[in-house]
Amino acid sequence: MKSAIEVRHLVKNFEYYKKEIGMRQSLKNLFFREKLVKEAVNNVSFSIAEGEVVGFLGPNGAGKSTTLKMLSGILHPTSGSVNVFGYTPWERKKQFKQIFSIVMGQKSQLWPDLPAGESIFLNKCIYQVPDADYRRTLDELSELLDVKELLGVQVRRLSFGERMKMELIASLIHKPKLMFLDEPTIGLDIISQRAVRNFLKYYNEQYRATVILTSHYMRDIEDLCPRAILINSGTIVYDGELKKINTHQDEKKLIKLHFSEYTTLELLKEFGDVKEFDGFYAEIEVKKEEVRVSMQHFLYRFPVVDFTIEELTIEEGIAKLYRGSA
Ligand SMILES: Nc1ncnc2c1ncn2[C@@H]1O[C@H](COP(=O)(O)OP(=O)(O)OP(=O)(O)O)[C@@H](O)[C@H]1O
Repeated sequence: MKSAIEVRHLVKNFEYYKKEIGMRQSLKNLFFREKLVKEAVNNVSFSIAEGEVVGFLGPNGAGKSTTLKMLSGILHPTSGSVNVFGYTPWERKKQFKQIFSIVMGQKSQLWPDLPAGESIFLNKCIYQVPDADYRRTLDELSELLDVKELLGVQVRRLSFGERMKMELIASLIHKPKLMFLDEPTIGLDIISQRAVRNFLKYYNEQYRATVILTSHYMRDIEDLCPRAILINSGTIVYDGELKKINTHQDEKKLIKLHFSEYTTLELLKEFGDVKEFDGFYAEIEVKKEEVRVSMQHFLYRFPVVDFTIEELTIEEGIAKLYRGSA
């Protein structure tokens, strides 16, 4: 498969000055300022093939935005190399800008006082999209997202979901082959979230677009991304199939128990890692090979009225990786 993105030993350090709070300290800062260095991205390497949809995940402050900013040429790295479809992003060549787009759920690129159609037309001009292509793409995308009738409405009058759909059209009017999506469904209701996800799936399949998606919504990731790259404290802690995230860790299962009488936590603790407990209900993580024996103990020693034994969720697997690498 043709490679779209090659990242090798990427490092980004931010230098900043420590600022003390208070009048005295502020005066002191005028004469002496302590320089600090934040290692936001630390020796990150990965490759992404053309047409792949990859979830780029990590807790707050992990280094996701900093990495995406280097991949899109907004930031210059401290060291390391990035190759995106043959370009070095921070050289900011005109042709490079034509091949990608960024969609940020938290930031709008549309003019609030103008109809969305005007901002989309502005992008057509910036990217020099030929008239016929522009009309075809605008028709296709606005019909798919069901917002054709709203192109003439002032952006500030649109609902959050409608605005997000317009953001997508504006970002895709030049048919980029690479998309950086940063929390594209944040704040949307479940119907709009689903519409955005279905649309992104369509765009990826129809145009073989390469997509890097960051989202704190697991549903986005599970629906769209066969592969996940997890970053924590600037370092990659997992790169592989999303579904296999749990098989790389301790093989564990989750036992859910309902009791007919109030039960104490202390008694349960000796059988495994108690994840949730309220006296009448408990969730306990148990090693796979110990599930049979543990279940026998639970049934024999506790007033169990119902139980289920489940695989750990992908979300739990991800949380474990974060905790393990913190
Ligand atoms: N300009 C800057 N100067 C100093 N530190 C910075 C700067 N930009 C980012 N950082 C720090 O680098 C680290 C990584 O930040 P980054 O924004 O990449 O995280 P993130 O994974 O995108 O987090 P979130 O999910 O909260 O958006 C953080 O600790 C952040 O405070």
